Amino acid sequence: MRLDTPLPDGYRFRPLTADDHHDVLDLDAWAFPVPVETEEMAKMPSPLTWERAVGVQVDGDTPDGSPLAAMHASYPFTQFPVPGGTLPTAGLTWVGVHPQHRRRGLASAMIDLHLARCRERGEPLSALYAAEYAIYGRFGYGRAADDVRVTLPRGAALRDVPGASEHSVRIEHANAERHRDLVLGIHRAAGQDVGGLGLNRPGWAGPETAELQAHRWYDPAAFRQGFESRRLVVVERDGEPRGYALLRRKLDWDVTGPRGTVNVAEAVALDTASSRALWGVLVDLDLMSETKPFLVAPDDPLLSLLVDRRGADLRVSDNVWVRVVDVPTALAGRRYAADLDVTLAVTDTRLPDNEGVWHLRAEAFGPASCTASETAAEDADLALDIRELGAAYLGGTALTALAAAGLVTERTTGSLARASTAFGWPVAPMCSWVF
Ligand SMILES: CC(=O)SCCNC(=O)CCNC(=O)[C@H](O)C(C)(C)COP(=O)(O)OP(=O)(O)OC[C@H]1O[C@@H](n2cnc3c(N)ncnc32)[C@H](O)[C@@H]1OP(=O)(O)O
Repeated sequence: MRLDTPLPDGYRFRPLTADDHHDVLDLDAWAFPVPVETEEMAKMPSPLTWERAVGVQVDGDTPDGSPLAAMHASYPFTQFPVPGGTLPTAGLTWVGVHPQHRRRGLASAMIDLHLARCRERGEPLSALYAAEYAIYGRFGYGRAADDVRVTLPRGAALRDVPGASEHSVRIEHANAERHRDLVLGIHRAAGQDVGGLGLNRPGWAGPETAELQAHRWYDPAAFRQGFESRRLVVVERDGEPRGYALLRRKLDWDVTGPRGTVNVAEAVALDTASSRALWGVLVDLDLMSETKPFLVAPDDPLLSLLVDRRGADLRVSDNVWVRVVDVPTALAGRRYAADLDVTLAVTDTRLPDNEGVWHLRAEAFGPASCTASETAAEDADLALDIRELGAAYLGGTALTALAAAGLVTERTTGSLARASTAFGWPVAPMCSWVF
């Protein structure tokens, strides 16, 4: 493992292993305060892929004996969905710096190491969820997807959909042995062929590793914040599961009666009828007054099924961020929504191999190629930084919108509109779970 990226004096990188579990949790709790003791946290199976976890060790003694100043890790998404395909992608995660050691450049050094290791491993992309919006742009990550957060009142009216009433419903305790394959199967199928269009949903990563799976199904009371254990709703048609939701309820009593809340961690359905059947159950659970799905795709059928969308208190939030680590491999590795022949002048202060002019050619929904171009940077059709390339990469952020904000420059008239159309994708990108 290469650990040769420079760090400020007094710190050094070191590999982390499962033996560091306790120290890692202690550091993580410094970075992300939680009301749960480390001993309790340690019972939870770690989601980390240890050979991709790196610590920053403090030289010498530390006041409370905590040896780690910082850490980061990544998940190996071997099949991260990009428009029209998949690419190996490093899901950057668990980036944390002890408050005692913050703002000394430790995170910057960790990200430089992470990007160098992505290139070494042949991962042309890195993706992440940002804890705070302002952190990752400087490292070349762009906001590549949005999701919406809604609060659905009890009994929210939903438009009728033919076939919805032909579904039967199962409501059960969520159980890894019984339900893991069902959940994985529907999740995968829903991302690969969205609404029968024959197109995938970019960003729709699956929990690919055994560690992520084990972590996902662990459900200790200490982490439930007063909610019940995890439950599963399955809608079936002709005996076949067509959608599921993972949820928890919490019952509070007001002077005027029950005021329960349903938190839906994930709701996935294979078509509009099964989606209607599923949401019909989720908005009408007894004693509950509101239903809160966590992450909803901006084009999820739910938003068009709602008769009164304003009543759902809709908010937009950033979902996954993408960092293009290897420009030619990443650009040739996705499909485009229109024919394209364009030169892009790309700047990248952290990964100089990405800098230069790239010639991108693609057939609509067909193969693409990307090669280094002899064109001078000032003569390229479009100029943009690697951060904007990451923002546009999954098809969820229009190049025209970035140009309107002064972040993309058009040098050849018409190239912006053409490239913006081609970089778009008919299905909104989104990831359904936070990694
Ligand atoms: C993918 C994920 O894992 S997301 C999780 C990120 N982690 C957290 O939010 C946990 C709490 N926060 C932390 O652990 C740390 O403050 C971190 C990781 C966000 C930053 O670590 P640091 O070592 O302090 O960052 P570092 O010193 O390298 O700062 C680099 C630059 O980013 C800026 N920066 C760092 N954190 C933030 C922030 N939260 N908001 C805005 N700017 C920030 C710094 O000001 C600095 O700017 P400069 O280059 O203009 O001087």
